[in-house]
Amino acid sequence: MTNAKILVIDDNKSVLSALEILLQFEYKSVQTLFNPNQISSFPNIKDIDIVLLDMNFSAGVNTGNEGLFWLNEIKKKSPNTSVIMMTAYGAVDLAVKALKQGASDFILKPWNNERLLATVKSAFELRRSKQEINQLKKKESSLKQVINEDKNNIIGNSKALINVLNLVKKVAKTDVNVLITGENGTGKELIAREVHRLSIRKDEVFINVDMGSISDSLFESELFGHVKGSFTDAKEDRAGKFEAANKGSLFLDEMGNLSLQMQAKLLSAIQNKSVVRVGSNKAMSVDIRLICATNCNLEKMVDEGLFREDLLYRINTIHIEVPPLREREEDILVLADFFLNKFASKYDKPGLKINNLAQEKLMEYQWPGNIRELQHTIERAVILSEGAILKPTDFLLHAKSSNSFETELTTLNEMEHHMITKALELHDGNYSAAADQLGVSRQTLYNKMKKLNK
Ligand SMILES: Nc1ncnc2c1ncn2[C@@H]1O[C@H](COP(=O)(O)OP(=O)(O)OP(=O)(O)O)[C@@H](O)[C@H]1O
Repeated sequence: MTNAKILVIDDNKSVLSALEILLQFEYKSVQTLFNPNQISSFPNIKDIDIVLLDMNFSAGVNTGNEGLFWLNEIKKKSPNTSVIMMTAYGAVDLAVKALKQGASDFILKPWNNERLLATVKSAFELRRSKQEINQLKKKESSLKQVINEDKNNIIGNSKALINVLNLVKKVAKTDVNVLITGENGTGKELIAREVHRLSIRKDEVFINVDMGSISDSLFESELFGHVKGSFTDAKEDRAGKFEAANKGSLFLDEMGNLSLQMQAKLLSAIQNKSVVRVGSNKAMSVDIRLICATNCNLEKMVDEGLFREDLLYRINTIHIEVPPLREREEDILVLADFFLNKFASKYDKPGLKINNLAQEKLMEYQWPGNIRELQHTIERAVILSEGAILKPTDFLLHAKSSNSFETELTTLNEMEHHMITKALELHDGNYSAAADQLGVSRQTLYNKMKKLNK
C-alpha cells in the first residue's frame, strides 16, 4: 500500500464511489468531494499528493472551463499537489490547455482501471521526485552559503593585495578563464573563491581539484567521470568534476604538475566545452568557468617543452599574480592579529597579545611559506603559549631566508661567507654593526673574514 493522499472531486456520486473503491486498494488515504466549492474550505489541501479533478461540474455545460478554474484554485493553494484532469468529453485541445495550466495528466471517462492506476502512480512518483529535488535544492543552497561565508575572509590592506582584489573585481563578472599564479601559501585558492563569489555564477558550485594529487591513470575518470563497468573499480556510474561543476566554477589547482598526456585531454575538454565519461561514447556539454592556479612558471615550462602552449593560451585569458607575503609587509601584522584571534578563540586562550619584539621578529622574517606558514606559526605559538603575552621565543621560525641562493648553499663556510657579506651590505660596511647583528664580537668577525679570505 502506497503512503499517499488522494482526493477525488466529481459531481457524479457513482464516479466518486467507484474511484474510491478502486484507489483504496493501492493508496492509504482516499477522500472524495461532491462539490468543488468545498475546495476552499478543505482542510490541509497542501498535504494532498494527487487530486483527480472532473472538468465539468454544472449540468449541461461541458466547456471544461469549470475544471480549469478549479485546477487554478488548487494550484494557488498547493502548487506542489499533482492534479489529474478527468473528462467524458475528451478533446486534445482541452487536455493541452489543462497541462499548460499545471495539470500533471489527463484521463478520459469511461476509464480503464489499469490505465487510471498507472496514471495516478506516475503522477505520484513525479510529485515525490519534485519534493526530493526541492529538498536537495534547499540543502545545496545552504551548503553553498556556508562555503562562501567560510572561505572569503581575505585579510590585508597592502597596496599589492588591494591591486589584486581590484583586478579580481574587474574580471570576476566577465566569465573569462583566469590563471592565478604565486608562491605556495600566498592565497591563490582564496583568490579563486573570490573570483567565483563575485561572478554571475556565485549561486552555483565552486569545485576544487588538486591536479597534483591525481594520478595519470585516474585523471580521466576523476575529471570526466565514468560509466559502470568501464574498469575494475567502476562499480557504478559517476560524474566527473567537470560535470559536477556545470553552471559553476571549476578550480584546477597545481596546474604545473600535469603530464603532457593529461594536458592534451584537458585541452580537448576545454576546447569542446564537453566531456565523455570513461567507457561511454556520448559527449556531454558542460558550462563552466575555469579558474586555474599554479606556483610554476608556465611560460618557462612552455619554452622547455613541459607545458602545451595552446593549453596555456586557453587558461590564461586573464592572469592574476598573487605577491608573496614578503612583498606586502603591511599585511604581516594584520594577518598575525587575525590568526591570533582565530586560534585564541579556537584553543580557548582569550586576551593573547604579541609583544613588540615578537612583532619585529615576524616583520623581519621572509616567510618562504607565505600566509600558510604565518598561520601555522601563530597557531603553534598559541597552543604552546603559557602567558598572555607572546614573546619572540614563542615563534619558531626557520632560517631567515627564502631566496634560492641561500637554500642552495651547501657548506658551513659558504653559509658564513654569505651571512657576513649580507650583514656588511646591510650596515654599509660598518664592522661593529655587522658583528652585532651576527651575534659575534668584532674580533671574531675579523678572524672569520680572514679565514674566508674576504
Ligand atoms: N589574505 C588572506 N587572509 C586570510 N587568510 C589567508 C589569506 N591568504 C591566504 N590565507 C590562508 O592561508 C592558507 C593558504 O592559502 P591558499 O590555500 O589559498 O594558498 P595557495 O596559494 O592556494 O597555496 P598552494 O599553492 O599551496 O595551494 C589558507 O588557510 C588561507 O585561508
